[in-house]
Amino acid sequence: MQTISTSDITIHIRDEGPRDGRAVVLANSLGTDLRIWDALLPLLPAGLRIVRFDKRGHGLTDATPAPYSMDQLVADAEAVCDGLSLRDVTFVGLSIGGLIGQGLAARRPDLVRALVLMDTAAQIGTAQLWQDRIDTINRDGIAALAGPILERWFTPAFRDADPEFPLWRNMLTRTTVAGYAGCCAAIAGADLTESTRALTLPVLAMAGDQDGSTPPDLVRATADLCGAEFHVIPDAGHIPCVEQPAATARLLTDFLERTAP
Ligand SMILES: O=C(O)CCC(=O)CC(=O)O
Repeated sequence: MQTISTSDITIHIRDEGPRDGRAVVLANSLGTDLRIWDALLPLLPAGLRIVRFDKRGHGLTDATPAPYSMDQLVADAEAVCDGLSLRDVTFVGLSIGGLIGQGLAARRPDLVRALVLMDTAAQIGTAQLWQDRIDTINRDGIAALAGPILERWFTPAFRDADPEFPLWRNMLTRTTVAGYAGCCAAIAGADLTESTRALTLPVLAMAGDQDGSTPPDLVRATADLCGAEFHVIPDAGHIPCVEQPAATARLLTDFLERTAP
């Protein structure tokens, strides 16, 4: 197992591919861990150095008490990149992972050469929405919200027929309450509109056509903010790398080719 230690937590990472390969860092969404990228990785070009990590309170990474701030989550991602001495990173962020990517690109233009925003935005939801969610899971646990969350994550076809579906439910409900609530607080406090508008690096944005968490129009508005190209992925909800890995890989591969050093 691979780890990076910060001043307060041990972060679970997976660092694959040649050490001198082009660095691609993948940051996952709320209530998920680094396994969401499993189906995508074999479809990406050979020779990449691909680094994944479980964010604070998720997967095998330590959970500190809630609330967390977006600055804290960005600092964790920065610690992963600096701890591995990565440079010229293509940072791929899904949902809250995309907020982390926007924050890191603004803070460390020396580190991030290109950004992929997957089902994310410069601001997601309202403070009230996130506070309601925090209150519910603190009172009743994540399982109480699992039904509607999974309806936003995946299309009906996937939920009804895919044998993996119950495992994604397990991943969500086994997330620590501190980690889930902590990240809800970080999203609630994050309005990255101005810093994302100021980004000048190449940005690719995409969204599942049936994403119920960050719908295509919301993602498109953030793409427009920073001059990104934008694509809709058919037959996908909030997590296209799970539901449509081939379509996601095609967009990512094409972007990597066009932004090669
Ligand atoms: O997925 C995320 O990182 C946050 C967006 C969200 O609300 C996901 C969900 O619908 O639970």
